Amino acid sequence: MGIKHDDIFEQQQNDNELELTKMNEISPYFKVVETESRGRGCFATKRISKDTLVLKCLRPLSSTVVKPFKKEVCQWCFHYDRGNNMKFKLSNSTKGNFSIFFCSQVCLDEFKKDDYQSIYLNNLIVIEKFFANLKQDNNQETEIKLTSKEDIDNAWKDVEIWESNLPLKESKRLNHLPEFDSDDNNDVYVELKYLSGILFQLYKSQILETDITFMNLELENFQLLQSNEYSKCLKYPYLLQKFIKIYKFVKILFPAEFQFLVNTKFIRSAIGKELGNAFGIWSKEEGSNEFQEYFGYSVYPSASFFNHSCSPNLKRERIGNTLIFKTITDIEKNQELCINYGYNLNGDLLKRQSSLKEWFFDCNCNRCEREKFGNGIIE
Ligand SMILES: C[S@@+](CC[C@H](N)C(=O)[O-])C[C@H]1O[C@@H](n2cnc3c(N)ncnc32)[C@H](O)[C@@H]1O
Repeated sequence: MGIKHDDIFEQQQNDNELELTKMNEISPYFKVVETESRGRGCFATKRISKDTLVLKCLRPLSSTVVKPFKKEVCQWCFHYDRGNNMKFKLSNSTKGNFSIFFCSQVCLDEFKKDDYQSIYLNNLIVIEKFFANLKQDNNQETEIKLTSKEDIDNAWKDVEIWESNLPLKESKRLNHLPEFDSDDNNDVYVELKYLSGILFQLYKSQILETDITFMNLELENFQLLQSNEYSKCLKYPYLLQKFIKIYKFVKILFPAEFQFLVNTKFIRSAIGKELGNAFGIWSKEEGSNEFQEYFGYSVYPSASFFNHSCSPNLKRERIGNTLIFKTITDIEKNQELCINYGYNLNGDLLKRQSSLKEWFFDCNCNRCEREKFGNGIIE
């Protein structure tokens, strides 16, 4: 006997309630609520005074450092020491002379404590080794045109066919890897390290009885994040080719332990979630006048329900690998808590809106709405 429509409806309602419960375990200061025009947002559950810490994310679910800084930025806490190489490292003797770098024994030990059976370290080293000597870009890649979501889905269907034809023998599977070149040292390399962290945490949560409640909550919130895969690929079609390469790499070279989690649906959504929700790791913090260098990005799902505002009432601060969010004004009950996604807020409406296009939305924060009406852009 099939499932009745009412049962499905009830199931959906239970799922929605569960989702809301999870999202509302994030902080006692706000609840996550669906808005009319900007998806979900965080709304104050009570009056909050200026300088209150409303959210502390102890550490990212996953993070990734760009290749040029792989020795100069601590893999655990993102410490940077004016371009000096980090002094502590972890290597894998069976995989040649490749290492992951840390600023201190404390950070190295924290990494090791988290790394069940060195699975994560070994996978990161596989990535390092693979990307150590890529040949020069031969610019042979054909430009693809994507006009609809269906084009993207069809490309992924081809990947599923590729996957179903993969030989079982490991050595033979290697022949099915796509070509990578030095151009992939940037986006493909960082994305693979990010995926490695996500898959590792998921794997660990499924095989170990873990008492790290905050990580489990982060994983549950990760499932609820919005994906920007379609909008990003439609704007930059070449990215789809990169994502497919990434998938094939994960399928063939990531450890056997992760493979029960690896399918096109999951990897597409993990990549898509990073595209709209990751926080950049910068050498200096927001608002600093010093030159900022970009080290990579990290994902803190519980901090991903804050919408952007061009007159934010929250400030984000990174302390090592911990992110904290503090109010910068007094906030009334039911007011939305918003951050600046990292743009210069001094520009006029059009300038601000065009820089926010990278995030694939037209900003409708209170300030923009006011200025749109004021400028007569909206009748
Ligand atoms: C990090 S998520 C924030 C949470 C998101 N609203 C959700 O439901 O998952 C970023 C996305 O939220 C939406 N968003 C955030 N700030 C916005 C704003 N000021 N105006 C319109 N949409 C906004 C955009 O879709 C953006 O890609």
